[in-house]
Amino acid sequence: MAEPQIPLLTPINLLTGFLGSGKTTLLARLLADPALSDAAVLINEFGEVGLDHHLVERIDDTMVLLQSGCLCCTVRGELADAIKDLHSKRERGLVPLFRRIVVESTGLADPFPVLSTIKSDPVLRHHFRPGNVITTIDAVNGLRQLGTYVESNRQAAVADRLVVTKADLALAVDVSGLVEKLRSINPDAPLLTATDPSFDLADLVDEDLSLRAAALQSTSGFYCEAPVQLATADGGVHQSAVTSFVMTVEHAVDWTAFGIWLTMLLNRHGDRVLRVKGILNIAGEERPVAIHGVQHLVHTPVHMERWPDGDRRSRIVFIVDGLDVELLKRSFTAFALDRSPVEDAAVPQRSLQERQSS
Ligand SMILES: Nc1nc2c(ncn2[C@@H]2O[C@H](COP(=O)(O)OP(=O)(O)OP(=O)(O)O)[C@@H](O)[C@H]2O)c(=O)[nH]1
Repeated sequence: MAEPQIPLLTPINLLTGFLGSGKTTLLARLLADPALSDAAVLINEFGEVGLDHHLVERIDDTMVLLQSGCLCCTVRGELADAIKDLHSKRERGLVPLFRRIVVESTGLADPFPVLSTIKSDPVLRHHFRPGNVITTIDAVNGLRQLGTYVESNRQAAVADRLVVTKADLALAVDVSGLVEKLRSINPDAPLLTATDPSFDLADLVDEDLSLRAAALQSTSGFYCEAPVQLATADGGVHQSAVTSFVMTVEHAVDWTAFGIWLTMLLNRHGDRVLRVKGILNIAGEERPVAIHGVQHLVHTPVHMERWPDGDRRSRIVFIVDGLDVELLKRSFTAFALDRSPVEDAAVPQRSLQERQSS
């Protein structure tokens, strides 16, 4: 069999989309596809503690977590350095051979500066080329996010592939409304539905955009070769009231109490809780449980295969818009979510599934 070749110019695909819209889920699907798994992945998260690289559950040297901060503002240099480092390691055979790169941006990233970083660095230009910008849009929350957050609009506008997620959780009429809005922002990018049985992952990545860019420029004039005009200021400021924090719990968490607390929080303040996600050490459970909430929507918790490392503490990341963080922390403590010590994990209890269904 022929030796796998390194492409002359390795495509860098950007996976973007608003908070909780399904980027990591799509990335995990991509990496599970044997035809696409030869990708190096760079993940950037908005928050003090990165969890996505754990949630993808792949660990090797081609999975790079970029420092906390946002790709479009504070860690652009780090992105370029990380890609160069991967390139150099690939040349020396120090990492598995990868034939494409996928960069997962934070849900608040403005994609223009990221694209500009890739295009303007002379070393990167020599070995890499832009692949696709893939933008996920959540069918439950997307329409409202497009109406409220400029980042969400830019992510949709610059997409080469628009991927509507969570159509399975939304009413058909809401999906149609979202599609109509997306078409008004970005009329010609192929629009795919993640839950559609005919959804073809191979169609998402690697297209040579020089062809597409030329076509777009001549037709719509929108494709932005001077993204700096639209860039967010380097200070890393997005919406002024959007803030992120992490709560770490030293002891095993009582699932029922946590569930009640989270449901009440999102019922009451879902408009302002843009994202909550975490890895929980649940009393009575061996394996960690990943939880996800996006505004008023709580997703089904998922048992992870194993703890990603020796750290067994629960870590919950919140991204909120205009919510009193101290109040939120106090209410968390008031629910006494961290009272049962880790040793309780050995005490037989009803399984999480049993507790969820009761
Ligand atoms: N039912 C359903 N759930 C989905 C779909 N796509 C994603 N989810 C769920 O949505 C939640 C958030 O998904 P993620 O993939 O973590 O979203 P993300 O965009 O990576 O989130 P951030 O990186 O925090 O912005 C998880 O619970 C996923 O399982 C979908 O098409 N259908």
